[in-house]
Amino acid sequence: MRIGSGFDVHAFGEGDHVMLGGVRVPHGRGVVAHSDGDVVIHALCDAIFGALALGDIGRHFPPTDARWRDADSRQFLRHAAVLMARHGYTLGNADVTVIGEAPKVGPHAQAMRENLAADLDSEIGRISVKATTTEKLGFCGRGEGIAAQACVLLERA
Ligand SMILES: Nc1ccn([C@@H]2O[C@H](COP(=O)(O)O)[C@@H](O)[C@H]2O)c(=O)n1
Ligand SMILES: C[C@@]1(CO)OP(=O)(O)OP(=O)(O)OC[C@H]1O
Repeated sequence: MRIGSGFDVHAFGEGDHVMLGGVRVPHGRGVVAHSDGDVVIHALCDAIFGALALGDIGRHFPPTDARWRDADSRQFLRHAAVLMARHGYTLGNADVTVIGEAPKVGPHAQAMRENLAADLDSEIGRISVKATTTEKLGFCGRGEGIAAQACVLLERA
């Protein structure tokens, strides 16, 4: 078994939605990012790369590479799934927490879990997406950005 953790933050900027777990969530702001700025998927990718001791998302998809400009982050997750399988592992479970006052994640959590399960070739029951505010404290609390943290357990295939 292998365990991994990931964390990602993006600042809010211009726009009218935020991508979270591959779901387009309406919001009064967008995020500033090279890709689509999906903090759920970026944190989850980093957890998987960490569990495999394969570095981080920036090593696999450099933010200096024009190929990843405005990229759909689900392709990053599918690549992490390929590496996981290639190294002889399957997903035991994943637990993701979105940190921010808004947008509210609850109404979209099921759709996010479905996307993540599909991209990881896993079962929805192995994937958790939840959220918390920071009680208006800090940069998330002031609505300056959004964060996510993820933990994964990988099992031998
Ligand atoms: N972006 C968010 C933040 C929170 N939630 C839901 O609200 C509950 C209460 O949050 P607290 O930080 O006050 O504990 C939380 O447990 C989530 O169910 C959310 O959906 N989206
Ligand atoms: C995802 C990548 C892709 O170029 O860029 P960003 O969308 O800016 O996201 P970040 O979480 O900063 O991770 C770095 C990059 O790998």
